[in-house]
Amino acid sequence: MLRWLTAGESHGPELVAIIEGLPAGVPVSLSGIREDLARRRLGYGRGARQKFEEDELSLSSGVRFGVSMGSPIAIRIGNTEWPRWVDVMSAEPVDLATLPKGRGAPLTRPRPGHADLVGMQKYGFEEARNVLERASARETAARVALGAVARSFLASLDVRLVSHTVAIGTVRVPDGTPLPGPQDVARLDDDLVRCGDPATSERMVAEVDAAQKDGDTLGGIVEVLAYGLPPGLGSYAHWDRRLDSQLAAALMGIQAIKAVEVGDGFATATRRGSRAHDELFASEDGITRSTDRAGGTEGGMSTGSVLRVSAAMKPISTVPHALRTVDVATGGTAEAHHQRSDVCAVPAAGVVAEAMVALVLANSMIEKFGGDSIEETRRNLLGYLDAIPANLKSTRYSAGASPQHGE
Ligand SMILES: Cc1cc2nc3c(=O)[nH]c(=O)nc-3n(C[C@H](O)[C@H](O)[C@H](O)COP(=O)(O)O)c2cc1C
Ligand SMILES: C=C(O[C@@H]1CC(C(=O)O)=C[C@@H](OP(=O)(O)O)[C@H]1O)C(=O)O
Repeated sequence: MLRWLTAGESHGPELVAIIEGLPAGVPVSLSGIREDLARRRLGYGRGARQKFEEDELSLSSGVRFGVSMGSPIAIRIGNTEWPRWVDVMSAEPVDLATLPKGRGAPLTRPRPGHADLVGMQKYGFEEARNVLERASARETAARVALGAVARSFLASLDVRLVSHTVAIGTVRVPDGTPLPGPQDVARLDDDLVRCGDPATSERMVAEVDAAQKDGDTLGGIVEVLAYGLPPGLGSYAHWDRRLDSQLAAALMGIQAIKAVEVGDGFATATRRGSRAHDELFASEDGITRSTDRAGGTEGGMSTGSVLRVSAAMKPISTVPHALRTVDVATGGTAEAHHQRSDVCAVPAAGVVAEAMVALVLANSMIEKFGGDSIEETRRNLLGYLDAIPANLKSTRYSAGASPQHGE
């Protein structure tokens, strides 16, 4: 079993992430993790903080000479903003009267769409600082660092992940657009909004510009694909062992994600059965599916086809054209706190979603194939694939094969 945890506040000294249960021999490098952290910071529409904040990265355990040792891996990401927050976020008691006026002022005007008000009610805080520090999506940097480790493990087993932006606001990639494959990752990362279709990307950028001009914010949809999975990850035997339920929970666990689809998801519900499923055919390479409507899972298990999941993000909650709220210090109507924020963080959310999918898939691989070293895990995987009787074998999508959406 792969276990992982993150800790850290948005304006605290650092984020900390630990992952336990990874076999020995998996390549893990600071530069690899750093690259993923940089991908998360990018994306048209992100706010000022991403421009000046650097992710100060260190690996403090579990890795030697560029490979995992089988022991827990601990990653630290320093917040370069920390020097400005030393007093406001001090772990030691401070004299509140000495805190700086702006950053140190009590946040008594909870922001709609954020955890602020309910967090204050639930934990008994009189202002929102303690809530927003941990509810902030700054924490997703730690998840992306862990996801980079999980992705390297998956790559050692020939599984490759791709994430991309499918929609920003009302601008959406047209139906029938081919799915991006692993060969498209660099091109997607180079695109301003991580969208594979240049014409749609341009319209998305214009949509962000228009929202910013109006003092407004946007959400959208991201999709994650996994190529090279074996059939049989997850299980139909119990609800919490289903791969699709684990993926849904992992994606819903990202700040601001409000819906998850597996394969054609909601569209499937509108189709007749004859147009909703993926028919099976015999081919020279084994049993193959005519379409990929199900998104690579049947009965809560991976089918061996391309895994395809998407997540819908709500618009950024801190709207510059401030939303109405109540000042809990006075009981009067007020405008919600707003200092700075992203206009749209959908491209970054795609990178976070990819990390969460990587962590779920890595856990499923370890559950099924075990292994204390990556060689042992790989041997077990190949042995399992080899042992599937010839009449049951199905094609396994390799990196490079790139099917289209279902219909
Ligand atoms: C990558 C990423 C960046 C985000 N940046 C911001 C931001 O700058 N400002 C903001 O108000 N919300 C931002 N959010 C969203 C908030 O964290 C989120 O709306 C809030 O936690 C409440 O959402 P929830 O109800 O789903 O938890 C971001 C989310 C993600 C995934
Ligand atoms: C710091 C990050 O995102 C932050 C997520 C966030 C929120 O409310 O979720 C609000 C903003 O924080 P601040 O108010 O300090 O500018 C974003 O910058 C990050 O992604 O690294």
